[in-house]
Parts: sequence; structure tokens; C-alpha cells
Amino acid sequence: MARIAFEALGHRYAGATLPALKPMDMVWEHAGAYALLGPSGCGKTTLLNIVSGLLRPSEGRVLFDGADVTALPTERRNVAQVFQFPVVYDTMTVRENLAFPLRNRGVPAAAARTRVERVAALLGLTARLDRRARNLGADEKQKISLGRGLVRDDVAAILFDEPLTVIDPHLKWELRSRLKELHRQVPTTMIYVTHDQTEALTFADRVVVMLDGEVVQIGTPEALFEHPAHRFVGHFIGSPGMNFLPCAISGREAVLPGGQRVALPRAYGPLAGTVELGIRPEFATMVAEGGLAARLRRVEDLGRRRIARLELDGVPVAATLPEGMPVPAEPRLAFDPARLHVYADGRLARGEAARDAREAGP
Ligand SMILES: Nc1ncnc2c1ncn2[C@@H]1O[C@H](COP(=O)(O)OP(=O)(O)OP(=O)(O)O)[C@@H](O)[C@H]1O
Repeated sequence: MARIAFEALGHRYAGATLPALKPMDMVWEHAGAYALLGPSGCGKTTLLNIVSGLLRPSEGRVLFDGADVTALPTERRNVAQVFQFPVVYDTMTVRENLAFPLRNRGVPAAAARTRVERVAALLGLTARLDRRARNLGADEKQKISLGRGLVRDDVAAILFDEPLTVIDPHLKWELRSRLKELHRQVPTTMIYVTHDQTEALTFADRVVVMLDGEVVQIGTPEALFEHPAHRFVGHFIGSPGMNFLPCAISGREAVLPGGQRVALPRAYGPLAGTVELGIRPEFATMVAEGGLAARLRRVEDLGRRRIARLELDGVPVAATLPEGMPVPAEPRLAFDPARLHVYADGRLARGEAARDAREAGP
């Protein structure tokens, strides 16, 4: 397993006007489970291919445990890769397929057998071990691909590129949990590319959120939920996503477009660009009295909770309608002050309290 560091890493494809990756510095720790999450075209595959050595970056360096691997081809990086579509030898049995990466490395037969059987058990392939791969369905072939990626325990990293794309939806949940379990048992640096937030949040200890060739936040699933560093993270993570209300900041208050005022947990200095108040629907609650006046558009019953769709000073807002509360005739909305964030041009603004704490740090 390796600690992977990027130094001023960037990439522009030949002839492209915009960079696929903007210059970035970043570290992925030993044995971490990382997910690269973002919409199509944000640069996830480009970054993964730079890590695997399939692509040489146009700028900067990649280090594995401090050693510069930027110019090394894939076969000299000691990485395992699992792609979207199965890569299996049809004429071999499942056991032979799984053992292949071990045989290639000269792992003794007894050790290889133990390892193959362990991985097969984790992926639910035990009963199929002596079947030819050719006779299996797409799901099972992809499980073999996953197994071949996971079977060695001496790799620098295992790279997964949307590995559950061909997997049947009901199996996806199961495989996600199995991969997580495998990471617990064999702590290897794992990098998992996906555009699916559920996959990223289930698998990863740290999620790397990308947008337009930039890493906009690296954080635990909790951090992405509690403190989205970028408007995009607030919107992309969570269902429904975070609410954003245009506002003006006046000391410790946000003034909404219709003039209603919201008390803030901290003061903000002058902010440039478009300023917005961010609040997750989980922390915006309909109340019987007090709070802010709003107009109710509709209520969505999601089974375990009810989401009210409102307009607050003309801006659409999703909020929580507490269990048992009748739909009010005159809707009022209260925000949990500790959960309010302010964004300037899409980026989280640090308030005075946060700034003081940072300055007091080492
Ligand atoms: N070989 C290439 N030549 C030129 N431009 C490319 C090439 N491959 C990717 N790009 C561009 O680089 C940007 C990043 O692409 P990349 O494939 O890394 O994104 P992604 O997040 O993996 O998207 P997807 O989920 O659709 O694979 C996109 O604008 C894409 O069009």
C-alpha cells in the first residue's frame, strides 16, 4: 500500500483549450479508501489514469511513498485495476482467473489458494470457483474482475473505475458493502471512481469531490454533509440537496431578497461576488410560530420523513415538516443557526469565529 501525493499536478490534453485537471496539491494516505466523485467530464478518469500510469500529466508530479513515479508506466507502479467492464479469461475457471495475478508474481500455491478462497468467499463466488468463466453472467464476470483486483495484498493501490456499472441494481448494494468489508480486512489504498453519491459515501472514508477539473473538497461523508466547502458539494451530496438563498450580509445577520433577516452564528467581513446562505433541508424546519414567513407549494411524503417545498422571499426552499405536525395554514420556517453557512461565489466563507480559531492554531 502506498501514500500517494500529487504536487502541482495538472493536465491538458493535446489540442484542448481548457485543462482537464487544474493544478492541484493533494495527499491520499496509506490504506485509505478514497472515492473520486463528480459529474461526467469533471476529470475523475483523467486523475485515475494519471495514478495508474496510463496517462502522463502535462504538469506536476505523482509520488508513491515519496518516490516520483510520474514517468513510470503502469506495469512498474504495482497497482491493481478494475474497470467498468469485466476483464476475465473465458477459458479459465473462476479459481484460475482469481489466481492469475498471484501466479504471475510467483506466490506459492498454498498461499495463493488461501487468498483466492478468501476473496471468493467475500464476493460470493465460492460455489462457482471450479466453473469456467465463459458460462457465467455479466454480474459474476464482473465479480471475478473485482476479485482479480483484490486478490494481491502487496499492491501500492487498487484502482476501481465505476466497477459496478454492469452490476444488477439489487446486487450493487451487496457488493458495495462487501468491498467496504474487504477494505477493513485488508487495508490497502483504494481509489474508487464514481458519479453515484451513494456508492461514494458507502465505500469511502474520504470522498474527493471534483468539478470542472478541480478538487473542490476532500472530506469524510460527515464533513461533506455538515460543512460543504463548495456550493456544488452542498447541492450534489444529500437528497434533497442543500438550499441556497441569495442574501446580503450585515454583520451577524443575513438579509434575504424580501428583507427578512436571519441571525447568523458568526460575523462575516466583506464578501465579494454572489453571496448565498446555505442550509440543508434537515436543518430547515417548519414551525407553528416564530421563524420566517414562507409560502407552501407542496408536501412530499418520503416515507420516513416529509419534505415541504416552500418559497421564502421568492426563493424555493426544501424543509422538514416534523412528524405529526399538521400542514400549517400560515407556514413559518426556522433554521438551526449552528447549521447555517455562507457562500461567496460558490465557496464557503469563513466567519470571524472560524478565522480566529484558525489564526490561533499552530
Ligand atoms: N483523450 C482525450 N482527449 C481530449 N480531451 C479529453 C480526453 N479524455 C477526456 N477529455 C476531456 O477531459 C475532461 C475530463 O474528462 P474525464 O474523462 O477525465 O472526466 P470524467 O469525470 O471521468 O467523466 P466520465 O464520468 O464521463 O468518464 C472532459 O472535458 C473530457 O472531454
